[in-house]
Amino acid sequence: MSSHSDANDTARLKREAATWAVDAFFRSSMVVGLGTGSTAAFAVQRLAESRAQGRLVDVRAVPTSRETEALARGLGVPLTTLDEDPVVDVTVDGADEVAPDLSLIKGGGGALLREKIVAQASRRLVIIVDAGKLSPRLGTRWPLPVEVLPFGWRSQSLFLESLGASVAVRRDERGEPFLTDQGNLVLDCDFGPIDHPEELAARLGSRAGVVGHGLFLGLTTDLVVAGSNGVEHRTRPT
Ligand SMILES: O=C[C@H](O)[C@H](O)[C@H](O)COP(=O)(O)O
Repeated sequence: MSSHSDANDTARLKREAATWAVDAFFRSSMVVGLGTGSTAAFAVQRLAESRAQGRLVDVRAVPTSRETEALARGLGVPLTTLDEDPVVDVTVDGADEVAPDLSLIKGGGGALLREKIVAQASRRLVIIVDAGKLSPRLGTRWPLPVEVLPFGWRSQSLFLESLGASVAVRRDERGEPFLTDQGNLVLDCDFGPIDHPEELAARLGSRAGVVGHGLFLGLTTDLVVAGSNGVEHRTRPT
């Protein structure tokens, strides 16, 4: 009973953060980025409502996954691509874990690579979360997703273990290896609290076969957190 009402509370907070962010940051004629996951889905819904009510016109959206593309298309949101619109005005996306400096772990839904490509193409990255995602240090609450090519994946697993991680191959609901939109595997890497995320990101970034990872460092410009005391907006500490 209580876990059901906890889930309802969390969903309500996700919706509040998403609604607040779309109303505060999306403007008519913008190219916007649409994140992936249950929180970002509320932002897609708010964007669709705002268009239907005439508050936002001439907005084009870059989705960060096939899932978000299908949702946005179904709600009649006009879509574009980074090929047509290589600069995105504002992206709104969720996260799995948020540190005090607004660095993130993302990729719980497997969309980390496209999400990071769109985030890096964005003038502004607005992260929307419920307060349960806040963390004193990345890796405290969530393993780090690492996307790897299927070719040679076991050698990547050994490499990640050599960096100190316990590694699990992500599986789908049928128990089969989960495949990303690019057809790659996700290795969920439990490093425990990560002391030096920049160093880890550099090691991962220089390894052939590692296609992406869920450390989003220095990308967030705005954080919108919904908690029991309402919605709070923070900007990146300078
Ligand atoms: O790959 C998925 C994304 O990084 C999501 O934004 C993240 O997992 C948060 O998802 P949710 O809003 O469902 O908690």
